[in-house]
Amino acid sequence: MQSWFVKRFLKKLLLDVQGDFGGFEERTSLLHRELRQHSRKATPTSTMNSNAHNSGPTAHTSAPTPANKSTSSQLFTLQSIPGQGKGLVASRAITPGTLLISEAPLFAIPSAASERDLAAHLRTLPKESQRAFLSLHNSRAGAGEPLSNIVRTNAYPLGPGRDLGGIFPLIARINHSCRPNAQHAWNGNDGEETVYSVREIKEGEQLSLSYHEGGPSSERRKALKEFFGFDCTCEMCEMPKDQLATSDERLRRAKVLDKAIGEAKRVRMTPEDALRDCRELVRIYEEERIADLRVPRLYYDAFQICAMHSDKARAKVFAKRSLEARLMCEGEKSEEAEVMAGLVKDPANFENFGTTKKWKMEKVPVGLDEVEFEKWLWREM
Ligand SMILES: C[S@@+](CC[C@H](N)C(=O)[O-])C[C@H]1O[C@@H](n2cnc3c(N)ncnc32)[C@H](O)[C@@H]1O
Repeated sequence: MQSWFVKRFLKKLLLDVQGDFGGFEERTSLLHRELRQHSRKATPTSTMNSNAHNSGPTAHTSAPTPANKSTSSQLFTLQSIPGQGKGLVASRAITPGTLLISEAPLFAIPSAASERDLAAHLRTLPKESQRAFLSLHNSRAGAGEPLSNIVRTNAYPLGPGRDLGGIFPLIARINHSCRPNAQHAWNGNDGEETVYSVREIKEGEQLSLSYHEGGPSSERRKALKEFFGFDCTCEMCEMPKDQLATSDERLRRAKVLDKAIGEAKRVRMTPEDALRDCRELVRIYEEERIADLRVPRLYYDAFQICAMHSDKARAKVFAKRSLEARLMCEGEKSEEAEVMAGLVKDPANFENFGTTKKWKMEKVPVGLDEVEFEKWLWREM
């Protein structure tokens, strides 16, 4: 999203604390990087993607479709949202894991493209596409470089860590929430950006994505203002003071836990501490109703902790939970989900499986009720 340009900037600032592309796409955890090593590289499917790296903005070769054909248009409508410009609003109740939008980019563009590059490129597009682009919101209107600023306001990266952004006219209408009900992802196989619901969405509720991940409200609001140019008025930031204070406290703790879980040495030496932190973080996510990509990543961390110490039984359960959460966020075609499915099949496929034999266990115990099972799973009994 607009985060694309901003993320490049954030990357410089936050490399040491946020992983390799900054912000939402990447997780701090050393552990997470290991999954990324597992996943095969995204394969660009259009000449747009492969060309654009070398020769500036390049048009998508297929006809640009501002309102994409694979979009379930009955699910939402474009409406005015007080204080937020336009936004997409659910026209009926939507269940979690529903594909809301799958949209090809109007065009793709490397982040280094200049205002001149953009102008030249825009002239090559059909009038309809030019209009679609120029009608998008500019968060820095009047500050010069209008085309670049429209891109900055609306572009999404074409995959994590990629220095190439896409303009998706419909997805660009989705506003930010600090507690988003949808998740976007680049589907490199189809050359489309997808948006899936990650929670129950009520009729009349706005669809939302997160432009910036996590942290207590003061940090979130500061970053959104600084890098995205707006004062966040999402339902979370607008909560009554006492509720916001409780939420802030949890999210502060979540940051501490997330960092601790990512410490590889600790995972090797005292895995029981790392697993306990995962458990606490799962609870915080549940309390905070966080259901986006943070959830599959967290279960993947729990998977790795168990796999590293030869606990195939628990590793399998965590791999399954990670896979289910990933599928809800990104759908069946997710490359990360494909990798995860392989680990569900056999956790020993994980490259660090069996680093120690400390927790060696093959079989999930049978006959436990739900509470007992959770206790077993998190090694609380
Ligand atoms: C990509 S656009 C989203 C669609 C936009 N509202 C429109 O009218 O096209 C991003 C802009 O929407 C507005 N916006 C998005 N989320 C917001 C939020 N949580 N609070 C306030 N404004 C928001 C800001 O003006 C931001 O620069």
